[in-house]
Parts: sequence; C-alpha cells; structure tokens
Amino acid sequence: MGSHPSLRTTPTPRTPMNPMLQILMIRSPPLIFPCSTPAILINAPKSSKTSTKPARSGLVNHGVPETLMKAVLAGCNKFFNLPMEEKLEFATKDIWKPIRFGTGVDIKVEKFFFWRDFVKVIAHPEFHCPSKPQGFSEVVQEYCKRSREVTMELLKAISESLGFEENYIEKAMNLKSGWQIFAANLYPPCPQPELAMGIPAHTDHGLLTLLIENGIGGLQIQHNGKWFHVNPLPNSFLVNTADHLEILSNGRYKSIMHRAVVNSKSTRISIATANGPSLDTMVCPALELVDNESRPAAYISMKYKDYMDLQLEGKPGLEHVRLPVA
Ligand SMILES: O=C(O)CCC(=O)C(=O)O
Ligand SMILES: [Fe+2]
Repeated sequence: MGSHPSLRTTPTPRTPMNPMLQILMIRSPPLIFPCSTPAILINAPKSSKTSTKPARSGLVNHGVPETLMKAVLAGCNKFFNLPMEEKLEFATKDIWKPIRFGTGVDIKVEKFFFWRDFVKVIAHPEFHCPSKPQGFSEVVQEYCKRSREVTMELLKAISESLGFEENYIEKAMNLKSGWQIFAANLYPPCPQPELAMGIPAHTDHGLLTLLIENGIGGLQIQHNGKWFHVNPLPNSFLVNTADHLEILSNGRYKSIMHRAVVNSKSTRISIATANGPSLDTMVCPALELVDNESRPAAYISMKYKDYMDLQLEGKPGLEHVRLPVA
C-alpha cells in the first residue's frame, strides 16, 4: 500500500448518518420484485431512533460458494500486497485498458482525499487479469462467471417485474456480449476518517452491480437525500441498480447513489462486479414503457460505449441523457 497524503484540509460537513436503513434486500428463493417500487426489493426501513445498527441486508441463497467468495477476497488482498512497482505497471487513466490500477495518493476532489487503491479488469466478453499473484486470475475468472450468472437470473426477474418475458433485458441489451468489469477496492485504515472518503458519491453505469466485502462495512447509499449505512449479511451480495436499468425501465428502477466511507481501525476490501449492456448497444427507454401522453421517454438514446466515454467529463452520466420534465 502506498503512503497517502497527510490530511490537512477542513472537512466538508457531511449529512449526519441516519441509522434507519432502506437498502436493496433480496430474498432468494423466491425472488420477489414488486413492480410498484422503483428499486429491486426494498427492505422497508425499521424506524428506530435508538438503534444505531441498520438491519442486515443482501442477496442470500444465490448459489455462489462461500469458499469462492472468500477466495476471491483473499486473492485481492494478495494482489494489493504486491510491491507497488508491480501494481503501477497497470496504472493508467485510460478507461479502455483491460487492466487498470489506481491509488488515492494525490487525488483530491471537494476537499476529500480518496483513501483507496483499486484494480479493475474487463471480465466479459473477454477476460483479462494480472498474472500475479499466482492463482489470482483463475479465481477471479470463476468468480466473475458465477456473479454474471446471478446477475442474469436477477435480470430475468426484473424483466418480468416490468411486464416483459424473462429474456427481454438479455436480448435488448445483447448480454451475450455484455460488458462486465471486476473492480476490487482496498481501503486501508485511515488515521482521520472524517477527513477522507473511500469512494465519492456516484452511480454505477451498467445494469446491475454485485458487491461483496470483507465484513468491515463502509458502503452507504442515498435515499431521499440522506445517507444510510449498509450492513451486509455474511456471504451475501449487495445489489446496486445502475444507470442503464434506470434508462431502459424509463425511470421505474432508479440508479442507486452510493459511496464508501473509511475507518481508522481495519482494512476494508470490496469487490464490485459491474454488469452492463454490450458496448455497441444503443440504449433507450423500452418502447413498451413509453407513452407519449402519460409516460414520455425520460432519457435520450445513447450507445453504451459513448456513455462510458462520458466518464471523462466529470459530470454524472445520467445528467447527459436525462430529458427535462415537460
Ligand atoms: O466499496 C464499496 O462499498 C463501493 C465500491 C463501489 O461503489 C464501486 O467500486 O463502484
Ligand atoms: Fe459503485
């Protein structure tokens, strides 16, 4: 882990954390997707003013072996423990490079330091991975395959929740060549966590992101303008709905705004597998969900690859494609 800059800035006031939690909570089986809610399945918040621990949440009974989830977290830990010069070989700002390493050193936005190292690889339609540490590539590949299968199952249920046949999203988004990114994040203990941020508030680009972590906690999601801490169930996936599900569903599913905070005691590792359309898919709201009178299209159409390129412009992707409300 490289040394991080000393923290000298004044912290920007943050919204006080609210113990009430509203988070994607999916029980499986059976999968339940209420059409009336904009996100997958919401665990209704327990309104308790005294409780400081949010309810535990996450997708369970997903079929991915616990041993594989532990092995991929352990593999990422070994990768981050490689000598810095071996990781810097993959340092690049080019989002199209198949393997990318980055570190929070010297990056400063909105007075927060990003206390994070990451490695991102393109996992589908073609799989890439660093060859070190030994065995890392094999375990990451198996994990990506299994988490992609879970994603496909979820997208079937989401298709049905929107009133479509189960393969609707798979076909419309050309998921046979779907773009999958494996992103591992390392958040070392931070001496002054209140002055730093692990990863700033953002939404993910694809359709669904599956997230696991090593039991430390740090993910927060935004709901009604407030930040809520997420407390994952052991061996569960946290499932984030992302921008292209919002676009395709014409806003019925909302892309979840989230961020990761850091702590002063323990190293946190999280792994996000982001699953999106194929790069050449032109995405627009599903025609069946658009009615020019009552539910006009809320987003313009854009090729997924062009949307990904918008990352370089700094402004959230959805702001480029959202149409003004008439
Ligand atoms: O570390 C986390 O909990 C969040 C990571 C994340 O949002 C991402 O990698 O896109
Ligand atoms: Fe994310």
